[in-house]
Amino acid sequence: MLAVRRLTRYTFLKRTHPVISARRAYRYFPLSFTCSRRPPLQIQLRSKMTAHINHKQHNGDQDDHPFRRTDSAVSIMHLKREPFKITVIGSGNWGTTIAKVIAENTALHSHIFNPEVRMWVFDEKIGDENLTDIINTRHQNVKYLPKIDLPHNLVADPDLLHSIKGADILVFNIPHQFLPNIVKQLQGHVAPHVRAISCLKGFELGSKGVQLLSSYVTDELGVQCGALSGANLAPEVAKEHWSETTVAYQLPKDYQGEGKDVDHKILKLLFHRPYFHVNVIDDVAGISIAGALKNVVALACGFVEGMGWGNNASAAIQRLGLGEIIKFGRMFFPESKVETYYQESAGVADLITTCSGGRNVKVATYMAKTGKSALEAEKELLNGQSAQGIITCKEVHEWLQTCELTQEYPLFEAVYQIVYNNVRMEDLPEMIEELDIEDE
Ligand SMILES: NC(=O)C1=CN([C@@H]2O[C@H](COP(=O)(O)OP(=O)(O)OC[C@H]3O[C@@H](n4cnc5c(N)ncnc54)[C@H](O)[C@@H]3O)[C@@H](O)[C@H]2O)C=CC1
Ligand SMILES: O=C(CO)COP(=O)(O)O
Repeated sequence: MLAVRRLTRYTFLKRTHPVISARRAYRYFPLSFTCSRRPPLQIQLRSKMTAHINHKQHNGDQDDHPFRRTDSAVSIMHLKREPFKITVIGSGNWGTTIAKVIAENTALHSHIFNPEVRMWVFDEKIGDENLTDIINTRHQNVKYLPKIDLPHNLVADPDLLHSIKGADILVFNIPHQFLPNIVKQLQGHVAPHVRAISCLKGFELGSKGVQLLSSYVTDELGVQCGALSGANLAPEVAKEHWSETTVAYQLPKDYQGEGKDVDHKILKLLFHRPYFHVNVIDDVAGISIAGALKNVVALACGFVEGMGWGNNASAAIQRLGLGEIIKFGRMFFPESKVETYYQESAGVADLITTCSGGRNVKVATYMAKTGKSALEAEKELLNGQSAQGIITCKEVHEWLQTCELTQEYPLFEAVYQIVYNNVRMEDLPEMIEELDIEDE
């Protein structure tokens, strides 16, 4: 019976989306949408589309996506508590973009979320104005996300503790080197019922060894924390160019139940947009490892680009990099799933997009062309933004050195040696060569 329902859905979607796959068709609509007591699927879809077109004509809506996956989930969602209040901690390139995504959704689903979204800003002067004031009056983050209009229900707040007051969901989104200091300031101010999502890419290296940033947040603040990671160059998402992402979250032991607590449905409603398709899974470790380590691989691709070695060399680096990412996950985070790396946006798709056009690749290309250091290149190119691979390759090196395993990860190690020890980029192919000839 289930198979028949899926087939019907697929057949219908095939007419409107000629290139859709059966797997995609199934993912487009949750099963609850086709409950047998409801009218037949095609009638539901037609009336939904008519309602949508009427809504568009009435409201002059510019959005021309006929299918809103979230709408079907919203219609069956009854909250048994006050709407969730959201704070985004961070207002950089990705921080502001994700805050925009969230504020669009909280405005749309005001019976689930408090429409006002707070965004903590590490304040700074732009000319003689505070960035916070500019965001709140002109509704643009002129430094970190210029020329993008932000929703008016997104409120910038320079006071960290004030910004999280009353928040039920904290979305962390800052360069990961600043996380320990932020978490320290938050300690003692976050109630245990609060839930969190980390959009950061990197690791925390401390007394517990190499740690996921979500686990670090949980350990330091005592709140359940998931992650969001995907093939998501912020400027493209901010312009509402279609992309996908992965959210991973595990229900905590004190989960309060559906309609009362954060779960996969709530997270989908919070992050999913017609231009930003969300898949929610459990594998927090898998998506976090992939997100952190692809930045190291992207530096190597930048060296290749800067040296003018071409696409074949870049593909070789990405192949080797993916292998080391998976090996790192299996070795140090055995709870992560190998399929996450190739099935999810957070896996190989993020590797490809970052190695094509991310900030890490730009910084490394510039290093190769100018001979400047990574930090000089970051400063000159990024206007205050961060290329996280520079710090991550050091964290990875230090951890592997502690474990006496640097030789098992030749690409990660080569990147570290080039960035920190002035090893020549020309030596990269030799450093990563897989020798299978044994010396006599
Ligand atoms: N930008 C992108 O395309 C994407 C970024 N990410 C990840 O998201 C995280 C955040 O990245 P972005 O928002 O792009 O940041 P960013 O690279 O734009 O960094 C600038 C931000 O850092 C803040 N900052 C500077 N000094 C600070 C301090 N001492 N304490 C706290 N904040 C300080 C600035 O005020 C600004 O908000 C990173 O881990 C990144 O890897 C993930 C996906 C896409
Ligand atoms: O994580 C990213 C894309 O998903 C952004 O990568 P960069 O930081 O290299 O721009």
